[in-house]
Amino acid sequence: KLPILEFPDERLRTKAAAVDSVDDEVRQLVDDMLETMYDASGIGLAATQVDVHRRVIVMDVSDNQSRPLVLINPEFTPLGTERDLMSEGCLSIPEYYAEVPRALRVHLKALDRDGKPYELEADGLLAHCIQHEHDHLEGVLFVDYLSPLKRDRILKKMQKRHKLTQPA
Ligand SMILES: O=C(O)C[C@@H](Cc1ccccc1)[C@H](O)SCc1ccccc1
Ligand SMILES: [Zn+2]
Repeated sequence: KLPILEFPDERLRTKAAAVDSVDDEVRQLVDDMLETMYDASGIGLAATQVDVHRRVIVMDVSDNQSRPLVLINPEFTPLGTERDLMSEGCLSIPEYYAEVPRALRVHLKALDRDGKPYELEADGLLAHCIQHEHDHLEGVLFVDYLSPLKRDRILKKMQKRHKLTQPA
């Protein structure tokens, strides 16, 4: 299992670099990320969140952790202009949820764990997850879409939380 960085850790703001070749080291990272995501009951995890700054995302939106998806060097384009509000959480910002507007449907292009290119069209939760995780690779967190007031409130609470977990 890999440790998950928590907001406001500055490393979460790092822009991830493209993967040159999908080799065994990348596949090991993917396996470690899937184990970490399932253990944290997440439905998505970006390499940025485990302090690895490469363009690797894993996700599984199935209801029984049976459909892992691997997105290496992902690119997506919104389909249509319809937006959809959804309450989002983040494994890097535990216990906070906020409504974030996202494109309703997206077209995704990525490489799979064997480095093979694939494409898919997604809507609903999968579309939200793709956009949420892609943001992580750009150093963007869902709190960035909130008003400064709301973001500050979360920041204050997270800083207090970290004080409790750090030695006095
Ligand atoms: O990237 C993460 O931190 C995991 C996110 C992924 C996600 C956020 C919002 C919308 C879709 C996916 C989640 O916190 S994983 C926890 C979770 C589980 C089910 C539904 C929403 C959030
Ligand atoms: Zn997240």
